[in-house]
Amino acid sequence: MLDYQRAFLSLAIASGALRFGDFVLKSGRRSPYFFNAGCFATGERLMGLARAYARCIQAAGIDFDLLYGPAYKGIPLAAATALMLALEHGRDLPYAFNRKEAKDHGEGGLIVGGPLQGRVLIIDDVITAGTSVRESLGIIRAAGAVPAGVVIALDRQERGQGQRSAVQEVREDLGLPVYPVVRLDDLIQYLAETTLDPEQLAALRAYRAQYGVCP
Ligand SMILES: O=P(O)(O)OC[C@H]1O[C@H](OP(=O)(O)OP(=O)(O)O)[C@H](O)[C@@H]1O
Ligand SMILES: O=C(O)c1cc(=O)[nH]c(=O)[nH]1
Repeated sequence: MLDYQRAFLSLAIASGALRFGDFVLKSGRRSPYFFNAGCFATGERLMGLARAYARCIQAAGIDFDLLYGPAYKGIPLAAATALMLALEHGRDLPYAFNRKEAKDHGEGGLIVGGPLQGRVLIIDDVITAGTSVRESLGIIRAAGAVPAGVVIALDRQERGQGQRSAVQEVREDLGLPVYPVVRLDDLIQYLAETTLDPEQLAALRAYRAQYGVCP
């Protein structure tokens, strides 16, 4: 695991974005952990989160022309990541986001920010069923731009309806690379190195064994 991934996990736990206990997911599964990106809700936390996204982008060597954040949670992510790429990596790139409802007055339209053109990197918090990614692809392609990939904070590495995860489906069926800042495997490794709670770790391993996919 890389330093920025450890820093992200430490921040996610400290800010309550990663919690451990008993949670019911959208799928109905009971999970021993839950990730809520809405908890990065202060300037410092957002800065830490944006730093993790920017480092993930740099580490993966992704070539792109514009960051795109799907409404709503993707909006601050795209803005903060653009800021961090300029601040810490000398990459001054445009960003854009969509409105959920088109504006019919003033400048009007659906897209705010830089023009949707060239290779577009989608920035979001999580992929659950892949609906948001599919919607973003439609918007990007309709504008004549080319999707370059998706960056997310956490890949839970668990099966969807079939044997594959939603992340694997996006990669294989949509042909789109997905770059997670961390995966469940990283979280398990991090907890194995830092946690004083063996039960918590055992619960995550058992969950991975029951619902997980191969990497
Ligand atoms: O892979 P999916 O099944 O689409 O789920 C993931 C999406 O769901 C959430 O957004 P949501 O559409 O709920 O909107 P929000 O950002 O306004 O919360 C999340 O921020 C992702 O964009
Ligand atoms: O599967 C979900 O519903 C889900 C899991 C998770 O960790 N975070 C989240 O926002 N949704």
